[in-house]
Amino acid sequence: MIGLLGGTFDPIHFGHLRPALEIRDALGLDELRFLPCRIPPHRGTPRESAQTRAALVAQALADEAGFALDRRELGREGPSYTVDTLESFRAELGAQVGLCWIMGRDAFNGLPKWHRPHDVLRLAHIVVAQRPGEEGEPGAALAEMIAGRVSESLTELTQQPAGCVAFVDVTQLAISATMIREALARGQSARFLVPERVWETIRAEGLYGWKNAATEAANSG
Ligand SMILES: Nc1ncnc2c1ncn2[C@@H]1O[C@H](COP(=O)(O)OP(=O)(O)OP(=O)(O)O)[C@@H](O)[C@H]1O
Ligand SMILES: O=C(O)c1ccc[n+]([C@@H]2O[C@H](COP(=O)([O-])O)[C@@H](O)[C@H]2O)c1
Repeated sequence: MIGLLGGTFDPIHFGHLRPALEIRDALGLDELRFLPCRIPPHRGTPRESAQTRAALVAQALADEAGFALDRRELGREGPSYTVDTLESFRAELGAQVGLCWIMGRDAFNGLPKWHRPHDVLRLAHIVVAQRPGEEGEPGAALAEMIAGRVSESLTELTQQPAGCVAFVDVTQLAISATMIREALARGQSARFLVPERVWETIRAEGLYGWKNAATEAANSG
């Protein structure tokens, strides 16, 4: 079974990586692909380019066996719809390989508004990671969409290639890319929120406005 974690990753952080590792182990995934989107469908333009965000993802994954960067969304025109990505995996792997689309609870809550959400569920399982501040029951549209699909045990997911919804308990990390971008823009460190190599690149290249903000902070102190 293959896990797929799509995201804007602007930038990638430990709130992506640690839950992903725990989900990989809980599901016994053969591989977990990280898919940076080129154009996120439901939000504004990312701060950094798709190529830069993908390079940071590659640096974050470098040492973890079974984690891989998948660049397929980077070369596609238009919004990076997940259904298109899943169709491309099915064309490549066939109908029988288990696919798990992983998302945090916040992203899951928005699923009914996605492009062709029923086809997303037809093409893959949905695996939901808890996220701090995102508790509560699913809204009516989401509850209807997942009715009869929620798996009590993760082994159920291995018995079919797609169509189940599973909730996985993961270490809850109250980290978001938004808080990291805001900290960097103020000239504050992102160390220990992102992998060391990612932090080094952000500093070296002055990404997210870090260099200017840090210089200003130093000059005004
Ligand atoms: N701390 C976290 N815990 C669990 N899931 C997370 C966490 N951060 C992000 N995710 C999930 O990872 C996927 C990609 O998230 P994304 O790249 O948008 O990061 P983000 O931190 O939510 O970004 P932003 O703050 O810019 O919205 C989404 O499914 C999201 O729910
Ligand atoms: O397909 C859609 O309609 C759709 C709508 C919103 C988000 N997504 C995908 O969900 C993932 C997380 O999105 P985001 O905006 O939380 O980074 C990312 O891979 C997006 O392409 C997909």
